[in-house]
Amino acid sequence: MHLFEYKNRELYAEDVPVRKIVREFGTPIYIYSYNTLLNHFKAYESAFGNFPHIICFALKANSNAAIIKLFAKNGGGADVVSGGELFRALKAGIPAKKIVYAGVGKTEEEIIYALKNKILMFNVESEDELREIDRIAAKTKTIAPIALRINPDIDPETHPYISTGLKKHKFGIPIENALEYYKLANNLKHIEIVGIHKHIGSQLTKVSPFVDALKRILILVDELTRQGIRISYLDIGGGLGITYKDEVPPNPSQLAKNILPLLKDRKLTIVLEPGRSIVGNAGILVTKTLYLKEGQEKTFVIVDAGMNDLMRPTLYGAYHHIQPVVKNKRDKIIADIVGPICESGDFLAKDREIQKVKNGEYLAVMSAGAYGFAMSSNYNSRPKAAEVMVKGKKYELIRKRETFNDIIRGEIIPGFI
Ligand SMILES: Cc1ncc(COP(=O)(O)O)c(C=O)c1O
Ligand SMILES: N[C@@H](CCCC[NH3+])C(=O)O
Repeated sequence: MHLFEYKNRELYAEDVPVRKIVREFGTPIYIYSYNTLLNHFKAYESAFGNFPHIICFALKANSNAAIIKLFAKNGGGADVVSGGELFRALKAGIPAKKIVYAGVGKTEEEIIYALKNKILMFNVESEDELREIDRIAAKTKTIAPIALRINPDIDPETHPYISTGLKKHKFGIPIENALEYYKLANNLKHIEIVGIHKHIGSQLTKVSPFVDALKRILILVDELTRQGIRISYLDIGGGLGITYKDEVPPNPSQLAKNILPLLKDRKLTIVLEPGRSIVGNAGILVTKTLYLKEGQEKTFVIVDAGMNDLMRPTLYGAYHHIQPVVKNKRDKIIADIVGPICESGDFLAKDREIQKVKNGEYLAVMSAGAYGFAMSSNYNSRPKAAEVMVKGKKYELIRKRETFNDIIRGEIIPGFI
């Protein structure tokens, strides 16, 4: 599943001891395994095999240029949700014809940018946006290829903050209105309908919500065909979960086995937008123990990575395994593993049983490759972490650690101060 394993009690990233990397580049640091990334990407490619498909990696999960480049080189596309992500995808060499663009708040500048670059399709999230894209396409004398993002009202059975496909969510067009909006799109002069899109949530651990949502979408596709509206691209979004603790999510091949039979005899290209399932377990965050503190009610292990480096525990109450970089035979303790930030919410784990650590020893926060660095910030004026990629015995920095000067770059003191 991933290539972060112990050899003689020492944690390795592929063939490199993690300690060697942290001694060279310091902590906190994100470390990614090239072969894990590639294996996960290829698992999708082989699962969908001969069925026409495009694997559009969701850049929001991890947008480091080296990671995008790796997928670009292996035939990947991109799912983007901003002009910045589109810029990154194009710069990494992802062909525009393999880029899909979702998000409820695309701006005029972003729409023009995507039109100019001739992306595969806009995944449109509202009637207002549809009319706006038509207007901008007319203004720029282009035709905008679109899919409507349909909200199928299926419960993905995941954390409420990361589920998107229910009526109460801001995403997509209610399935009840879909036909009406497709007809509208069909009548707009600068819109070309090419696809249909859905994405119901993230960290899904069952295959049934994917199947149920797809069945609903296919009923709509059939109705559209009857009405003379042809769909070429069926974008089923991302959302496959990973093992953080003890979840057993389906893998891409189980997903494919369950959904491809539903698509038999249909002339469709399937688009997938996986993020987490490709990068999540391919990255770890390594942090150094700074202090041990016996509170009145709890023991705290204070480390040099905080909620600004990895937001998931505090934002979602998310669980990440935390392991010693070098295993020892000391007793176990129960502690909160906390960062240096001035917030009580700054924790990586609460009431966690871990092997007793000493100051200066390293801990690895596992499954941190998705929505880890991508959601990091400079809160408390903390420079963002460095990132390294390991391939076999080789490793290279793929992002320099920020400096204090990087943090203040762009700030301006007005003349009147
Ligand atoms: C439209 C869309 N596509 C793809 C993804 C990627 O999801 P995941 O990382 O769960 O595969 C997301 C995030 O949930 C999304 O909003
Ligand atoms: N940021 C979330 C996933 C969000 C998915 C975005 N559509 C997480 O860390 O789990």
